[in-house]
Amino acid sequence: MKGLFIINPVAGKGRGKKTAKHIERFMKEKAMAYDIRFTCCKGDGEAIARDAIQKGYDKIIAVGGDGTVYETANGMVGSHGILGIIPCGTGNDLAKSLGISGNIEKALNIIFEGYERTIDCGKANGRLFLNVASVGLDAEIVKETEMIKKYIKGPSAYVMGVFKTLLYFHDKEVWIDIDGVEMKKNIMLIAVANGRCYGGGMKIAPEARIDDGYFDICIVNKISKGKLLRLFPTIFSGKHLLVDEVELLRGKNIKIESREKLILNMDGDIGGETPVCIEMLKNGIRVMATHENISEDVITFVSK
Ligand SMILES: Nc1ncnc2c1ncn2[C@@H]1O[C@H](COP(=O)(O)OP(=O)(O)OP(=O)(O)O)[C@@H](O)[C@H]1O
Repeated sequence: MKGLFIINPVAGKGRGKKTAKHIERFMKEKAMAYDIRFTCCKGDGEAIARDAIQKGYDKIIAVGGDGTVYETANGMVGSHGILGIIPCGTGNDLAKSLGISGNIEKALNIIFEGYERTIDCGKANGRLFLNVASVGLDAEIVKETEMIKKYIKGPSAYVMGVFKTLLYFHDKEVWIDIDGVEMKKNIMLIAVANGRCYGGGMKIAPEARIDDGYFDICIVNKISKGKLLRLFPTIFSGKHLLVDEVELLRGKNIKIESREKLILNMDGDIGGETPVCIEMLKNGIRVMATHENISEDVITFVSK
């Protein structure tokens, strides 16, 4: 068994870089042989993970936020490697669904203890996502924020992205097919959720389970901007589901088509545009996770 930590030094406003020392100390104490590599730019996590698999590493630990996990997982496609996560980004929404603590020591202990579980993932436009794929308002916010980040760093880029998008955004006409059932809708957003939350703790699909073989699909139908603004904070508690214009459906294979090209957000990254087919990959990836609070049937012990 050979492990590699892929550290995004800029994740969590530099928390990733600081975590490296912590990892080195922990691994030394436990006498575990692991290598470390730092990402240099966007997309590097995927390239490093792919290279690591070719070099025979079978435990690949993404150290960063959801973006780093997304890239690392995509670099591991087609391998039997196990994904580990040390959350040190700003949001870490996938880690929350997996019960992986934001406390670095506790997260490192999960790697050390070596419990493994398989979780589902989604596939769209030839790429994997582990947490949430979406079209509509939030995908537009991801795009705007990426543009603004070229000029402004930090959380203010996201805030500006939200406000700029809200100014011009209007409902989108889409055709959705969920497991063969077709619907035409005017939507503000469609979030296809494997995990429960995204965007730094927004519980878009509070009942979603990462290992049940289904996506929870949250659709926010056409709504006035005033009502949308009032809806936004309720997503943090999951109470948005009580609003009339919000629907929650479940399914495995989702097709979204639209006349206007809509951007696809995949775990906070732009993953192409509509038309898109989103496919459930049951037990699609092996991850190192806590053995607490998960049912015994999904746990297998992996020797260290
Ligand atoms: N050295 C680097 N310099 C600049 N960007 C990088 C570097 N390494 C990786 N990235 C990019 O940084 C982006 C953000 O990373 P990540 O999502 O892990 O952290 P975060 O944004 O702090 O956390 P979260 O997504 O959980 O809120 C990713 O899109 C990744 O491609």
